[in-house]
Amino acid sequence: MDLISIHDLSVGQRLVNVSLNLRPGEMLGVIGANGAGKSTLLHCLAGIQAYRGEIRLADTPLDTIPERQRAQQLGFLPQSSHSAWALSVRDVIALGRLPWGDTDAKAIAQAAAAAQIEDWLERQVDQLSGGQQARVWLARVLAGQPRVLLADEPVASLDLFQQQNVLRLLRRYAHSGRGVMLSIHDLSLAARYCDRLALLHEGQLLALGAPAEVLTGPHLQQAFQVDAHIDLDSDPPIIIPR
Ligand SMILES: Nc1ncnc2c1ncn2[C@@H]1O[C@H](COP(=O)(O)OP(=O)(O)OP(=O)(O)O)[C@@H](O)[C@H]1O
Repeated sequence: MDLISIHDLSVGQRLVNVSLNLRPGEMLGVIGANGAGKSTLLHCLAGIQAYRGEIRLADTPLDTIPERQRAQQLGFLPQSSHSAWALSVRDVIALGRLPWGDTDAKAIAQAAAAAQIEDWLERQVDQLSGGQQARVWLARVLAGQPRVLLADEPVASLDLFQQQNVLRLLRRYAHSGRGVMLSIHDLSLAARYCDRLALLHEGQLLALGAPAEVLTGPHLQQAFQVDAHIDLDSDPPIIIPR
């Protein structure tokens, strides 16, 4: 059974009749041009955007699941997160336990280790760099140990080394029997780390499938208006505009 199944999802003209699924153990990349609808899709799943159509978590309609239970099952990492308070890194990670109503020290320690931020636990989050903070907010979501992790451009502010670390971490998380759905602009990284890709274009699903099925010249031409050099057989895969 799919972890998430989406049927005819619409949000005005921002998303139009989108149907797709997330399988257990899968890392699904959502790609598309600026304004294509990637964040809107993730916001619907995260419960912060009203929609028409149906979203099911396993076999239960999402809008019938009590909020707290939904927060236990679906963890959401927004595109950018800020703290208005001078919280410690440990406090921010502990926020990930709110849906469970505990401060499970083991879950917090595991999340900090996975995001490689154990050394900063007592530091103030607002005194970290943007990319460092991004990993703290990722650890917050990991601490909740959700069945489905939703991440909106989780590597956008990261350096090359951390992009790889975070994508490997998310893939391990997905492959442990949970699921990850993330939006991502770097198509080479998407091809390398995602099991399947969903390509959105002007709010519609243009293609869904393995990277080789989705990252074709005609699809990229239509979605991004670029003629791309695509070599998915090279290691790592190469996708660059000509
Ligand atoms: N709160 C909102 N109210 C109305 N329209 C919105 C709102 N947020 C976004 N939009 C519009 O919805 C469309 C899809 O936006 P969305 O943020 O989902 O795109 P995206 O694919 O995530 O883009 P990007 O790659 O730039 O982050 C855009 O045309 C945008 O202008």
